[in-house]
Amino acid sequence: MAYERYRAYAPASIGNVSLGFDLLGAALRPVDGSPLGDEVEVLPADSYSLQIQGPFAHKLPDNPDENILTHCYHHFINRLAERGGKVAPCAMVLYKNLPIGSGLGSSASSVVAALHGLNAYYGEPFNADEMLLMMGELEGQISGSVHYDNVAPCYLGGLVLMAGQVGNIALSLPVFDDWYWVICYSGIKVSTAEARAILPKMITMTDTLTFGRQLGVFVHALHSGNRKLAASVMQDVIAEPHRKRLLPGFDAARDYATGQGALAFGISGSGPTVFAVSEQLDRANRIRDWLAQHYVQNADGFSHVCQLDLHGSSVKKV
Ligand SMILES: Nc1ncnc2c1ncn2[C@@H]1O[C@H](COP(=O)(O)OP(=O)(O)OP(=O)(O)O)[C@@H](O)[C@H]1O
Ligand SMILES: N[C@@H](CCO)C(=O)O
Repeated sequence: MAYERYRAYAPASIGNVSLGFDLLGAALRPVDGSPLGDEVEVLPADSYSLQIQGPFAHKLPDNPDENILTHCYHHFINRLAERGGKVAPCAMVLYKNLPIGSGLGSSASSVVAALHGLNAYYGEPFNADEMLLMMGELEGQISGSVHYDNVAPCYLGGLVLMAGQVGNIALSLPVFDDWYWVICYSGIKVSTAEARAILPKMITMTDTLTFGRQLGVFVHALHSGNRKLAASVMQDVIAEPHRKRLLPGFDAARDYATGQGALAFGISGSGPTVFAVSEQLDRANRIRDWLAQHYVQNADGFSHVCQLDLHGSSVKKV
């Protein structure tokens, strides 16, 4: 079989979306058309190698064996070999466009782009469900526990609820296509594993009931097209109260966004990125500009007005 070169793109994502800890995730697409996600090229080679380029390449470990892409490669090749036959090696190039430890699903984006690219390169041996299972497993190796709220929206696109059932891991939810999602990465690093370690092991009865009620009401509101009801339950009673102390300027940012009429405001994944939802583009732009000026801490930070990326990851022959 003659192998050809493929390039895959996997978008940034918001894990949790405030109200759905580990269960809800959304894929992002900046409205100005700029890409916001990692890219991976898979190409013919006599032996495996990994090259890393892009604005955040220097933030990754120098040793390719410590890069999640190398784990993706070996995992994929082993799974393929289990299906019989000899598997020819390939090389990969990672364009690391997303900051590490940002709350934008950076490792998930690398994992999804790598596995999507490998699957195309080897002739689509795995179906979408098998791919998603692999993506969750690989992402879990890095963040300390298997959670799909970044890999699933990144791969499938849109707003996704984790169903946790074999053959039905993730459910795509209806979305409001006139919502703008402002995101701002402050530029500091928050390790997902550490941000998970500070959470309490037990949740109170009151918070458990609030969590269940909010998630149920939110899904109902999406299906019935009730924007106001959906926005009214976008609050995080599980992680935000404990994590916000890791995020300098969080309360001021929330106050500003709320003052601008934001429908919701919260931490993207485990932070430090925050997000605000607005129905008006001019207000979304104002929130973006304010966050860029006041929430960003260093030269690595940025802010974008996004909509949901309904397509998810993609791959093409190059
Ligand atoms: N390709 C990769 N992309 C991102 N992180 C990687 C990659 N390969 C290895 N790593 C390592 O994995 C760890 C990722 O940590 P963490 O899960 O906190 O970040 P993240 O996935 O960027 O977080 P977030 O989901 O909040 O954006 C870091 O220690 C990083 O060096
Ligand atoms: N649900 C995960 C997302 C990490 O990006 C968490 O909040 O720990």
